[in-house]
Amino acid sequence: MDQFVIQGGTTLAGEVTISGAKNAALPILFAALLGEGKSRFSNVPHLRDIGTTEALLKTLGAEVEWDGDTLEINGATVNNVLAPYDLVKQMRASVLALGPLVARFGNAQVSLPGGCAIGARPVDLHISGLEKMGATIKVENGYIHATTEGRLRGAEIFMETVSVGATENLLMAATLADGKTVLENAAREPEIINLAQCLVAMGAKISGAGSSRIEVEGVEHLSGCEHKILPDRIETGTFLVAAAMAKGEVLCKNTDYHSLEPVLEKLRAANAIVEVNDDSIYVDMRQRALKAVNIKTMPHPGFPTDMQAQFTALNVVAEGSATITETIFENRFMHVPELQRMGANIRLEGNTAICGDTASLSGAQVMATDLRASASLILTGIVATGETIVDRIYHVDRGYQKIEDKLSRLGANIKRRKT
Ligand SMILES: CC(=O)N[C@H]1[C@@H](OP(=O)(O)OP(=O)(O)OC[C@H]2O[C@@H](n3ccc(=O)[nH]c3=O)[C@H](O)[C@@H]2O)O[C@H](CO)[C@@H](O)[C@@H]1O
Ligand SMILES: C=C(OP(=O)(O)O)C(=O)O
Repeated sequence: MDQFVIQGGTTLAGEVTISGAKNAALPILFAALLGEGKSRFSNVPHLRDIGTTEALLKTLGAEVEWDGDTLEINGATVNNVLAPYDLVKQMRASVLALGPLVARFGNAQVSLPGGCAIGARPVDLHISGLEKMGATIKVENGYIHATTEGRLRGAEIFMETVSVGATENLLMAATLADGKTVLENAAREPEIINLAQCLVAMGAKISGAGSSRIEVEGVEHLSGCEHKILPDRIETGTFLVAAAMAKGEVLCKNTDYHSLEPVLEKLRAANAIVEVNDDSIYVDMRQRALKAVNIKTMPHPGFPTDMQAQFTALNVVAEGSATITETIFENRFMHVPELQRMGANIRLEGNTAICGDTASLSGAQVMATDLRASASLILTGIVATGETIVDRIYHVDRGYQKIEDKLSRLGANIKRRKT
């Protein structure tokens, strides 16, 4: 298992190129299962989760070919509808195969993804939405078995919780349903808009993506398409926070500030200079006092839960006290005990972390428990004194493309070590 070894106390300065978004690429690669031809996706990040998706698509019969950051997927060769546990357990987003498979083939068997470190993460909304569209669903032996006689039927679906994954699964399924589907209380994330743009390029009829009401007029067939994955707003936010914590200055290139407004607002409140351009964001924290900021996670356009751990780390380094309240996942504070091991003054009360002034941070051996928790430990290691060792960095590799190379180029002293 690989580790990161970080010698702390460096600042960060320079430019970093942001990769394509994991959370847009995953649903979009599964959308290729809907098309009866070849789809070409550009700006695809090189990540462990993308490798897992590639393996799953190949298991389902799709031909998959890389050319740099472009991935070509042939939906015409798909001939299997079973997504096995061995692959699904590695990545929860595998459940996004369910909607496309049942919509196109009338049959899908997808392993239940199970819980993960940040929470139970049920898929009841995915299942009940497909049932409203006429699918018969049985959950047996750890698998979701979905079947339908003929095509799925358009339906009015109200999702009682705002769910990114359920919105994506049902949106994909609705594109091939017979008639009109309305998704109410839909998630409004930029990644949903990017998915809808891809589906429209395949021939789908969709309006309202990015709002809480999405309408889909089903069509009989979808083709392949050409589509670009949008930049990763969470990777961008992670580098901006890293620069602020290290009192440096960093330009994030190939990104989009529109999707990051709630994060940029909090960075400004933390006293950072933030400048935005068409496709870049610059943060400058040199000779400035970093101030702790209150955060409450919410569905988009609120503050993203995927930036919560990084801002917890920022508050540890900042002056003053502030609270971080997590409202999306019930167990997303696994980084807190690890940060405490480095000297962080944080107290947990229910779903709130209370961050006080921290006297000093010293390097320690810490354990990554999930993707964003790992990022917060790396960022803290960069500003702590001495050596930090971050264990179980396979979590980081799920969602950050070569984070150690990108941080090293900015001046961090971080190395990957095989153990
Ligand atoms: C691959 C991907 O895009 N992952 C993102 C996606 O995860 P994911 O799509 O899994 O997250 P959801 O938006 O579905 O989860 C939001 C909340 O809804 C609950 N829920 C969800 C589905 C369901 O059927 N029933 C139910 O109760 C979840 O337990 C959670 O409490 O959105 C999350 C919330 O922004 C992000 O943190 C993840 O990075
Ligand atoms: C929680 C995350 O991802 P996933 O839904 O893939 O676990 C994340 O990207 O922070």
